[in-house]
Amino acid sequence: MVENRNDVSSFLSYCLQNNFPFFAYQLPETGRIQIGVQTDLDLKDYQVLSELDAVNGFVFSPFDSESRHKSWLIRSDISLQASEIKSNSIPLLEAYQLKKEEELPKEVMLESASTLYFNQVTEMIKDLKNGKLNKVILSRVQILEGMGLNDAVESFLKLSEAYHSAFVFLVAIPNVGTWIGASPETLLSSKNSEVETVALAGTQKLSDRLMSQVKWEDKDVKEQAFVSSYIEEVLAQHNVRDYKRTGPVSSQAGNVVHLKTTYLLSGKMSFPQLSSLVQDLHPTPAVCGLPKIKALELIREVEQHDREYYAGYLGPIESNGSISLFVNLRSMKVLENQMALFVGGGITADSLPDKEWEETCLKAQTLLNVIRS
Ligand SMILES: C=C(O[C@@H]1C=C(C(=O)O)C=C[C@H]1O)C(=O)O
Repeated sequence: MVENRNDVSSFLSYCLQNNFPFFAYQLPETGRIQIGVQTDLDLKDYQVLSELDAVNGFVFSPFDSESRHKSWLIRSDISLQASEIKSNSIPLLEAYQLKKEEELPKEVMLESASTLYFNQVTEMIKDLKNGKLNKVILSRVQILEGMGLNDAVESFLKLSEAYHSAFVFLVAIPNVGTWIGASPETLLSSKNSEVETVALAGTQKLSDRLMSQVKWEDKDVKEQAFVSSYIEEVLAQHNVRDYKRTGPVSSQAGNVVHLKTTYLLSGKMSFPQLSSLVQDLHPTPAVCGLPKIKALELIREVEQHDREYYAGYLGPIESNGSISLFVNLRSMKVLENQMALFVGGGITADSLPDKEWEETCLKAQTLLNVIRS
């Protein structure tokens, strides 16, 4: 990064230590970190995105809208680019003294044991073979001990330096959580008159091959096609018929490759239209499954951890109606003395438990390789 890396790091650490709700993110292919800080603790929660028309801020929404976790908006009362931060930027924040909430007991999370994961995959494959559903995503939690809140900013900066094609983020909401990640998956983004969404699924290690040498097995092709057909169905329900579809093509995300179809929708869409698309797209079969309700029920029944905001969506929204929302993937929740990394993968009737496990390890490596470097 830039010459002012230390100043950016101090500024973000100050926000974190002083209980500010804030966000920092780098949109794909921009190489630019944008920061927004809310200067009070009066956070707004929402049920549907359309409630947030004409505001500037950042939304943070859970995987399961029926869970106890709410969807939040962080206002950007102070908005700046990382490149603008100087050694004297902290006084901007010193004017606001946010009340420290009374100390809650320190949260601790448990790692998903590998034996548990193997039992769960096997159970899910049985249901898939019985034809109860076509695809479901099983996730697990990996705990990094010896890392915690003091490492959050440095980990975020390293991810922003390593991954230019991802959506790299650090989000902190007091009493809700602090998350960092590098997501390869757009949920819905709209700028000027271009609206984009993607169908992303299928995973393999890139190793030392060129992207053009990557070949896909039937199982991955099918798995990704479930996501594409779901997106096309949702677009049709919204009467969106005028779009350009590209792919599926191989798309790199760190040390792994996915299959990706991109949908470019022509014509400007209003914020309420975009909101209702988001409402219906999320969660896609890339992180939930197909049919959606059956998959959601199976995930609720089988997974023993709470996904919270993993596989939810997040990103900036602007008062001019622009949104850039991504799926909360390749991410972790940062606790005082732990980081909890969430990883999952699509399971179909053809899945082999060992390969699925390996896939989650590969996905975890995309973060671990960078933050442990
Ligand atoms: C569920 C995750 O990733 C999703 C699942 C994929 C798969 O099943 O192959 C690939 C990309 C993502 O859409 C994750 O990273 O945790």
